[in-house]
Amino acid sequence: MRKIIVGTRQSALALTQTGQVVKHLRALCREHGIECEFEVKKIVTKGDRILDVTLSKVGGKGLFVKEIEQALMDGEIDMAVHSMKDMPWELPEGLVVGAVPLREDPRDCLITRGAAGLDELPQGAKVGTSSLRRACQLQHYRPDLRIESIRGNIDSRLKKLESEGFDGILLAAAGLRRIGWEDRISAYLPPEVCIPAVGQGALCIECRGGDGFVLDLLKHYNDAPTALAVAAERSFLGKLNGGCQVPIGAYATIAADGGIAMTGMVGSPDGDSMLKETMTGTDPDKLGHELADALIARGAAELLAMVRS
Ligand SMILES: NCc1[nH]cc(CCC(=O)O)c1CC(=O)O
Repeated sequence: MRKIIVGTRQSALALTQTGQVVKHLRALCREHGIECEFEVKKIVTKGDRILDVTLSKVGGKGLFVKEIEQALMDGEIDMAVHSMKDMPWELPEGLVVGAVPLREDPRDCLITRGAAGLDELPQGAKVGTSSLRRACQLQHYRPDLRIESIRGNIDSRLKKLESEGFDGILLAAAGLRRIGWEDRISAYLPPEVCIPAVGQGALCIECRGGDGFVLDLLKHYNDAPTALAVAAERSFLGKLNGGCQVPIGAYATIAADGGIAMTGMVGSPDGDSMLKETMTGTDPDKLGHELADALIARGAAELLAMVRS
């Protein structure tokens, strides 16, 4: 019987979502009469080792991904479960995205100590985030707020909300919902206020392009609308040559007829500059490039160059 070794980071979120993926895959195997067994293998990534440093200062794409991809290429694991938003827009030779499962809630959310939502935070409140994208959009909406860096996994950030005197912190709703902590969410930020990160809320199941057995199994797990939306968002990111270190966001939705609507944003970390545009299309690569070109025509490349330098 084929044994599939599934590689994952060892954070609480990574282990939980990998457990959920394996549970779904086991059910799909039963349903389709596929015989195999699964084993989970934890892998420490560079991003995990430097979680206490501001990632935007460290630079480099794929900090949470590279060691896991190496294990795939070396045959130590057969499948990897990543958060889509941690994926660089190019995969190494020989590796492919085997499935993009149904997306969790893509929105960012606010966790406060008492305030009902963003509008209820007191004047000058201290809000924690290390994401330049979240900082940009939050400052744009509420210039009075004091944004301060906060690092660590979800669990340690929630502890810091209390211990470091934040009035609120921003996190991806998907992570909290996956680990069953949605009751900590004070308010969801609508895309009109905060465009999510490219791929936020989606998972990426990566495998070797030559592993037909795993590819056949993963086909049953792919969610076509999610894969289409994520493809459009990642095309936008690729054209802007972005990563998680620059204030870029994109959010695509798929209509019943398969049409794609996508809003993209590029801004400055202080929120003073923000370019945002919505476009529709049917081809994800083309739409991503067109949306990026529209923002580049309005000065997006110069904005990003300022952040990178
Ligand atoms: N940047 C880290 C990261 N990568 C993926 C998630 C969880 C959300 C997701 O799967 O999109 C998080 C935490 C967060 O941003 O709050």
